Amino acid sequence: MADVTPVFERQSAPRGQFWKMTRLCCIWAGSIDAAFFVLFLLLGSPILAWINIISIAMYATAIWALKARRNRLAVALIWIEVTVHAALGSLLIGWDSGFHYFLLMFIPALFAGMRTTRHAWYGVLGLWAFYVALDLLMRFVEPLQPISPAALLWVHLFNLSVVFLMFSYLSVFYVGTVTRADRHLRRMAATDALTGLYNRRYVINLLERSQAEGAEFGTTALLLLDVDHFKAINDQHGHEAGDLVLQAVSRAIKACVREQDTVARWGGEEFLAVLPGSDLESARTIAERVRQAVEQAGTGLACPLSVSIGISTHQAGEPLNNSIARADEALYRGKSAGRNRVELATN
Ligand SMILES: Nc1nc2c(ncn2[C@@H]2O[C@H](COP(=O)(O)OP(=O)(O)OP(=O)(O)O)[C@@H](O)[C@H]2O)c(=O)[nH]1
Repeated sequence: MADVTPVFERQSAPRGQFWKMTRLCCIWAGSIDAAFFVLFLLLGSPILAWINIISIAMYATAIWALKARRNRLAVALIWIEVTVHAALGSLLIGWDSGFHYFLLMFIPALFAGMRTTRHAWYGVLGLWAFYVALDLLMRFVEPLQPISPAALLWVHLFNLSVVFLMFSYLSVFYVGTVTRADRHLRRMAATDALTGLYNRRYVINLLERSQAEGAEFGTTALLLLDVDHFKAINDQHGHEAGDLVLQAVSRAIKACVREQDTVARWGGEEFLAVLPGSDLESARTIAERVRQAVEQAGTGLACPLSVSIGISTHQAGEPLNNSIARADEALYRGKSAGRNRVELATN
């Protein structure tokens, strides 16, 4: 049966970031292994030194696999490298080498990379079993190629520090990814995709919130704008041309209002401008400016463009629907009187 999951749920945006971060971790880990190669040669542990060369080759292959979008291969290589390296490092120079700390890096990676949380839990369980088994084993066997206690301490501190650094990097990365995704979602939830203006839900929330917090600016004027004969524009020039007209109108409105004003697409070919601190008369001046700007807006279409505008003021404590309804009533008075007009609410 076809997968009917919505596309946006199937393709989680942070997943691309996850692979980017995995690639960076491979570069880091490969570089650390190169440092270890030199270190273990100097410490007289050639087996461990050459293990690090194999590790570098595995990370290089994983980086190539990630670039070639062979993510499964990359993940398999990383898992094999880290688990085998942790086991061999512990067996050869002892548990105190701290190579096992690197296994812990898989815990966040499993939850971020697995398809489901259940799979991630299985992975964590397997990882825990491996970690505990290695820990128990190392209590009974002596290191096969011990190094001096001082060198062991340095290897331990080095591994511990690298794991601290990598966890910090991962945390910064995840917090950054979540913050960016959250900001993006908030923006999408508040804006209209076609015009880039705020949407109806946002402006209602804004008005209700400012009402609840107490009117900071005294009266607030509401301008309800409707593009005249928009259906005819769509019918004569096509829906895409209609969309361009809506964008041109939204630009014209934005250009005429102040920074503290909010402009939203109210729906279809209707817009709402919220002008805090404006009374009916000053709102009329701004509306008149908007009306003229729309008339002069270059749409490239051989047809006149105009808007009708109804204005009301929103009084503190008044239900929002009432002030919108009064602006709507004024707007339709303007439509009936011939369009391309600014009308004030009468009550
Ligand atoms: N291109 C485009 N058209 C839209 C969009 N949203 C609504 N419309 C169209 O806007 C038109 C609105 O038409 P009407 O409500 O009849 O209003 P009008 O033709 O502007 O007439 P008056 O308001 O009386 O001047 C409809 O044809 C809708 O299909 C949109 O996002 N893009």
